[in-house]
Amino acid sequence: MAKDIGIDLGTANVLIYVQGKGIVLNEPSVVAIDTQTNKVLAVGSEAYRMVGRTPSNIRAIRPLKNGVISDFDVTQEMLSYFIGKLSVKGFMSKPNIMICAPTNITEIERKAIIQAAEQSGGGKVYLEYEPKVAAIGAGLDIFKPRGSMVIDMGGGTSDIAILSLGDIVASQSIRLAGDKMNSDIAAYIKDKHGLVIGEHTAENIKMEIGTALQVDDPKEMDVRGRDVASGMPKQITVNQNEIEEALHDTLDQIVTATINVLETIPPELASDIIDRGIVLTGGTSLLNGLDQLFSSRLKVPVVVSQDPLDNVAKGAGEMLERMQKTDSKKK
Ligand SMILES: Nc1ncnc2c1ncn2[C@@H]1O[C@H](COP(=O)(O)OP(=O)(O)OP(=O)(O)O)[C@@H](O)[C@H]1O
Repeated sequence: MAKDIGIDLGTANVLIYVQGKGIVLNEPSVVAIDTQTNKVLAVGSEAYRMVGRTPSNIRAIRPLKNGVISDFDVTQEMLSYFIGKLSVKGFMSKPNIMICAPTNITEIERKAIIQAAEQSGGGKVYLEYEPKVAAIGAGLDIFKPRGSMVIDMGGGTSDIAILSLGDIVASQSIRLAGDKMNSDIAAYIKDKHGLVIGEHTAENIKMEIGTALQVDDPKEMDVRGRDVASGMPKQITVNQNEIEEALHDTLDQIVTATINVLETIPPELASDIIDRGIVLTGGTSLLNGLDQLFSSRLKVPVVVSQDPLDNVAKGAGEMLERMQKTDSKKK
């Protein structure tokens, strides 16, 4: 029997939630392609290990950029591979799919995502906006007549949304999130230390010593790369406060976008947000000190959800279950 699945088709990771099983797949959104034959060589974790280490005839690409599909054919191949992997495990054939997208996608992008899921072996395909689904996955009851606020920060996009009565009342999606932070770190290290580092190294630095606030006793980390001047391998040491400096402008822009959204809402909803606070979800919400940065700038309570990387996939599964219950009540 076909089971329903929720898919978080993210810029950085694809997560699949199966009813009754929980999250059954969690892999990077990367595909390795042979540039001579155009054949897909590896998908997901296996392809991710190739990023920055490929010979000239292999290209490891991310088919989604900034939260939207930049390469439709490769996205479809990636989705088919992941859905196929579940069928092999005996989970399902032709499942109904709830797939999630940022709030600012165009109608063409919306159709492209639905089409990719249908052609990848889906039954009925539904598309829902990420912050709504993330809020449900984070355990917020968005269906009551009161305001809830969520900021979903992933790899490509930060989605800021205020929800009430099951819908988005105000939102903004900006293409600034974890990926931009990785490039900020790489640019900073090149400028300040004359060292060229790869995408993986920048991401490791962010995860190990990344911080949204200056700290009194900064941790240090050794970083290896290529010396800009000599072209030779070189090792340097960076500390936490340097990474805060690298991330400062991007974080400031995300906070400013949040303030702009708050400024558009009616006073009753604003009062609900003061009472109930803001929930941060998505992988980037795990950045050290980010909740404190938001609460000090916005003067409202801010918490990071539980398992922020899983919220969208889990919320998508829960939404499908909710829709089925409503459908069976109608019958
Ligand atoms: N501990 C951590 N500290 C800082 N950033 C982290 C941490 N863990 C994961 N991230 C970042 O979270 C991002 C991935 O988050 P997530 O899986 O929620 O995004 P996504 O859903 O794939 O992206 P999008 O929603 O933009 O399509 C990556 O940029 C990753 O570097």
